[in-house]
Amino acid sequence: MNKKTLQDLNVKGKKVFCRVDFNVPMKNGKVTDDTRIKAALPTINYLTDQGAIVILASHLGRPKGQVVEELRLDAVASRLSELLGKDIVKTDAVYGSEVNEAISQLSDGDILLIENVRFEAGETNNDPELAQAFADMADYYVNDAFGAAHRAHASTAGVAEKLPAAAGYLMEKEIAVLGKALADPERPFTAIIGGAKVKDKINVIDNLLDKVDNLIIGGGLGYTFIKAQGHEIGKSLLEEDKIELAKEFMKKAEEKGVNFVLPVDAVVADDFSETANTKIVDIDQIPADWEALDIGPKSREKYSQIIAESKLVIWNGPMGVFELNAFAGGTREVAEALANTEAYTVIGGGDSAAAVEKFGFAEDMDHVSTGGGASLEFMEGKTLPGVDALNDK
Ligand SMILES: Nc1ncnc2c1ncn2[C@@H]1O[C@H](COP(=O)(O)OP(=O)(O)OP(=O)(O)O)[C@@H](O)[C@H]1O
Ligand SMILES: O=C(O)[C@H](O)COP(=O)(O)O
Repeated sequence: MNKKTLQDLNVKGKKVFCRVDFNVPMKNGKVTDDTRIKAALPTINYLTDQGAIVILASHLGRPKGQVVEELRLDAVASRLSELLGKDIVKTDAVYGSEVNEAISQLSDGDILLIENVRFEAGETNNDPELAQAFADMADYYVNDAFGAAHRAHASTAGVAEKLPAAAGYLMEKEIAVLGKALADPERPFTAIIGGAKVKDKINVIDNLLDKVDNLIIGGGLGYTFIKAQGHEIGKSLLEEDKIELAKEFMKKAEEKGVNFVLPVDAVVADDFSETANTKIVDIDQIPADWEALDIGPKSREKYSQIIAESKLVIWNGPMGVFELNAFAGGTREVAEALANTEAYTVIGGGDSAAAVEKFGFAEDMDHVSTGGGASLEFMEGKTLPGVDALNDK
């Protein structure tokens, strides 16, 4: 990465405004998955060890410029404090006199977390005045919020223009791993793309077809490709307006010599429910009134074989409706194959990260991205505004 990093800043005795992505799942006022908080600890610990005064900022959910009580960051502050093993200060305001007063009380090595930045409408509008209010709090800006790096907001992009701005460790690592994978991959390089819709994965499929040796398709989006091959898919997910595009992708794969891999069988159900009747059928035998909700055993074996023979695998999107046990098998087997392969394995965030966590394989992966949308946009080859705004080396 050609951007400044923590090593380029001398933060001792300085105030650092550090954007993190603490947009974590919550239930009944408690953090239910603290992965993103843990992932920011190396940067926070480095800054405090160096004797900086650390002002942390994050969004939580999409409160749309208003105060939403359930989206306050108090529970996040408690969890962070537990993980750090020390007290931190949390303000109820995003900026203004309460925050200034709190900052004035801090000593070197102290940490303050301001309130959910999206309580201010200026955050998502990238309002220069809000960006200036953030900049006025500190001497330096550090962005460690890879998960929000695809957003050009006041705390991810605007503020970076007003202070010396560098990437944190998590940001640096995410960009290094994903960047190396796409620019200089070990081969065979395999990408596995799943999830619900073709429309959400158009750009990523298009970009990856220029880079990979094998492109494996699973999940709901696969059935538009099966339809494009001329098979009937019953009530399975279909995007009628993407059939031509699916054909173009398969043609592009052939031209590029990419092994384009579609499911050869499926688990079909007579209802979208845990208690539905199910059966396994070959992909050209999906009954008219049934819906394919997972890849079948022959597909799982084929995918696992390709994964075993790869040197690098990137995975984004589940192979079936993994939230329901009856249709989780394909996603679980792909996760297991990734856990067992010698290949370098990269999980592209979002649902795939949730799936490897759910099935207990997260520790076996080489890199589980903390970004859902951000890693997808990176894999599409897009520039991330939160990275772009940082100072060049
Ligand atoms: N065959 C299928 N039929 C219907 N839904 C499916 C099928 N396969 C997967 N899904 C659903 O697709 C959803 C995930 O799709 P999505 O496109 O959001 O994936 P993702 O890109 O991993 O998510 P994220 O945006 O969080 O990274 C899951 O909720 C899953 O249940
Ligand atoms: O969870 C995420 O993907 C990031 O925190 C970004 O959240 P957003 O999609 O609400 O901008």
